[in-house]
Amino acid sequence: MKAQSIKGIAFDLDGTLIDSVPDLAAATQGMLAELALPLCDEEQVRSWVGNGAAKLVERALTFARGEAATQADIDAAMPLFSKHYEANLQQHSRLYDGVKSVLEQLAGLGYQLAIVTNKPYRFTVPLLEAFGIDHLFNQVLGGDSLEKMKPDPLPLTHLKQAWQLDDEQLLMVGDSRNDIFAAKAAGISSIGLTYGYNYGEDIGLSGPTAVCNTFKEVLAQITGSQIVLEQ
Ligand SMILES: O=C(O)COP(=O)(O)O
Ligand SMILES: [Mg+2]
Repeated sequence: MKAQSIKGIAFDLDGTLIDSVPDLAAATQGMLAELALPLCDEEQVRSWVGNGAAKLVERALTFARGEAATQADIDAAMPLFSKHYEANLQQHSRLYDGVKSVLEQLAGLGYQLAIVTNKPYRFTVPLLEAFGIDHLFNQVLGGDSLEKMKPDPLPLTHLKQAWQLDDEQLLMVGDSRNDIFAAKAAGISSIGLTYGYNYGEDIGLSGPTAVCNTFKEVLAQITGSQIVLEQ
């Protein structure tokens, strides 16, 4: 990764900036309870997050029913999940250590920052606002903002175009193989974080450009000590 050339950084949300599983699990349980289905636990939800809310709902229904959820099941359950999640987006969720200060420092250094999440847009913006970090991002792309979500490269190629950046000028930072595969397919570098949700898999196996164990290490990776931003 050529730290000197980076001008824009795309951040994943769930498992990268925010530990959101406790509220996602509560909403999933609320949905299952209303459907009079067996409840799941938080650990299961942790392994189901990563491909957007509809996929989470599908995985929960498949578990609870003991057979593959149909599209009709998913369509019926989605409004229940959304109702519960929207009512409690940040009851138990928290920013990971160092997130706010590192983002503020990166923004202060002149990097363009974006959110590229698979979480639906309507949940994403209120969550960023609730944690007081919404103003730090020039772009927010939810899982339903474009035709395809990560691991498809579309959100990242869209960003490159919107910001007029070359491949080596955009970096993806995320906790999931979806983030790393999207970055690779978009031809850009990536940092994989070890503390988030990755289906119980080691993020290093997806082949990120660099691996960090804490969010503060991301700042060091990007800025180094001698890096001066090109104007
Ligand atoms: O909503 C999800 O499934 C995951 O969202 P993320 O892309 O921010 O990790
Ligand atoms: Mg994530």
